[in-house]
Amino acid sequence: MTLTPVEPLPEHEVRVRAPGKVNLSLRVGARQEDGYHPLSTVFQAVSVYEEVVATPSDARTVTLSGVQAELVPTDASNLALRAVEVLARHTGIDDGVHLHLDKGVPVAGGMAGGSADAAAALVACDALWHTGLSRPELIELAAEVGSDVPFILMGHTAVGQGRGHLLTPALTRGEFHWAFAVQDRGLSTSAVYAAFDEVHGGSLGGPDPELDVPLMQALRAGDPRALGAALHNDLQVASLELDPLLAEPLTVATDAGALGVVVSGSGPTVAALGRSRQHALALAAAFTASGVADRVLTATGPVSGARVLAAD
Ligand SMILES: C[C@](O)(CO)[C@H](O)COP(=O)(O)OP(=O)(O)OC[C@H]1O[C@@H](n2ccc(N)nc2=O)[C@H](O)[C@@H]1O
Ligand SMILES: Nc1ncnc2c1ncn2[C@@H]1O[C@H](COP(=O)(O)OP(=O)(O)OP(=O)(O)O)[C@@H](O)[C@H]1O
Repeated sequence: MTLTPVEPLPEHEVRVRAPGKVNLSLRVGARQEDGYHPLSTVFQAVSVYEEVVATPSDARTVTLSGVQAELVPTDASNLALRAVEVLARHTGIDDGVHLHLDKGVPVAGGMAGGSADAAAALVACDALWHTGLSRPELIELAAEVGSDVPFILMGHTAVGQGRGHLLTPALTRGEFHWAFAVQDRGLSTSAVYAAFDEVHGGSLGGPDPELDVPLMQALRAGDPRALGAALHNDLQVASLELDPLLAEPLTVATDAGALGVVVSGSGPTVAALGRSRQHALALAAAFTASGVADRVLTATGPVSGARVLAAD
């Protein structure tokens, strides 16, 4: 009998897509001893995406494409590689992987682009390595990588407490339509929190989720007008202090009839809520025409969290 040599399995790859986010409400308490601030926030995942392709490799490496890709580090400080390290340490898996990150979410824009890469890397390597971890276990690991990473795994709309990592899904109805004014200049998240501390000193109590009852009702009712009126961001004053030009897109969107307008997370991206898809396009056109944004995006929310698109 002659034996036919078995062909090695073809190299496989896993492709994952992860969304950016906007904080519909961001309420911040006094800085704690660990340097973090207690939050009560309502996240919404929006249809602006990072795409990550993971391929087996000898080492752990990353390459990038997409808008502002040149601003992102490719060394071990890359959030996607940090996520791989956390997963490898937790599972004891020693394999290499190559990650290609195609960036669609603004870099250092307050929309959690780096967190989306990290969430996508966790999902991709979990699939590649067949770790058998459950979603809740992955979400727990995600919190070790960054405060926003658990939400990007979960997606849709959720209330975040603690550092923003303790999540409760929120009931919502329908779709909301957004226009985003994006800047080439980024803002450092920790610098914005430090500026927030300068303004408030130690004078704050804990963040009060009760203040978001009208916002949660607006989400349940699918009422964009009520949602627009309830948008809120405690970090906005600090972002404006570090980047006073942000007042311009806020004014432009208000004048163009936005239902609500808010700095996204730590900024500098400004999010404007439209009455409809058509109106969100009109708000984006107003940003462009007035020259107050380096780029504009339109998106809908809520959308799913990080998920595998294809594996072969
Ligand atoms: C502004 C938000 O995007 C709102 O969702 C987040 O709070 C920031 O989340 P993130 O970028 O994932 O933040 P991390 O990577 O965990 O932390 C970056 C820095 O932000 C500050 N930070 C973050 C979260 C938090 N609850 N309090 C903080 O003070 C800390 O200075 C920290 O060193
Ligand atoms: N994969 C990555 N993508 C983007 N930035 C990364 C990545 N890895 C590390 N970074 C670094 O993290 C910084 C913040 O990037 P990111 O795009 O996540 O900001 P952000 O959207 O403001 O974050 P957040 O909304 O979570 O506060 C960048 O300036 C960059 O140096």
